[in-house]
Amino acid sequence: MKTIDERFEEIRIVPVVKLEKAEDAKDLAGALVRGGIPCAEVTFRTDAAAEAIRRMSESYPDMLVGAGTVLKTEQVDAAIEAGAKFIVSPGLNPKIVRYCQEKGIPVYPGVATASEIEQALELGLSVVKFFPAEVNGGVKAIKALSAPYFQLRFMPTGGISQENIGSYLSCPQVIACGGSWMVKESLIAEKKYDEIEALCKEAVEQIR
Ligand SMILES: O=C(O)C(=O)C[C@H](O)[C@H](O)COP(=O)(O)O
Repeated sequence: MKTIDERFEEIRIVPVVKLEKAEDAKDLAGALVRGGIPCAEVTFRTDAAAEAIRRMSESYPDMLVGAGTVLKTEQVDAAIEAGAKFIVSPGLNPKIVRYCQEKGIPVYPGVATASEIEQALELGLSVVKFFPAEVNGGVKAIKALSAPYFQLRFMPTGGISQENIGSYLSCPQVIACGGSWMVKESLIAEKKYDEIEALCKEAVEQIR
């Protein structure tokens, strides 16, 4: 079986989703799958997150569904219970990282500095999120940080778009990019699933 890292390397784009209503989860997952991006990071920024993870995973068992904006251990528990396959957080909280490691679920905490990277290495991580990517120097920063920390790989997120994703993915240190441009809240609220599917297809075409 493939590891979660290997699945990210294959899919290369991680839609970062904020869902107000768990009822929208199945249709959204369908649009992502049809659009060629069978993956979602469902953020714990709404109360619907765990139920949305459950519905996506049940409707599309082959989809790679995980939890984002995970700030508390209770959210790790809720995410695992709902079927999440990975955990993402905006920053590096050693307590959350260790808890995920104990539970055996892959975790991708956000880092933006050399010191945070050293903490991540200390915790035994080999892939981290780089967040917020664009305002922290984007591709240039990843290249600079990769010089001393050549063993580490990144999942940049924050400010990534159809326009700049190509340059991020051309870095050998980048396994996948996270982004919300194809799953904007307004598109979900207006149930524009065809448009979401089309945006996914455009993104897939762009990185091919
Ligand atoms: O809080 C987290 O765990 C996150 O995952 C934050 C998100 O990655 C970004 O908010 C997405 O950034 P945009 O693509 O620029 O909208």
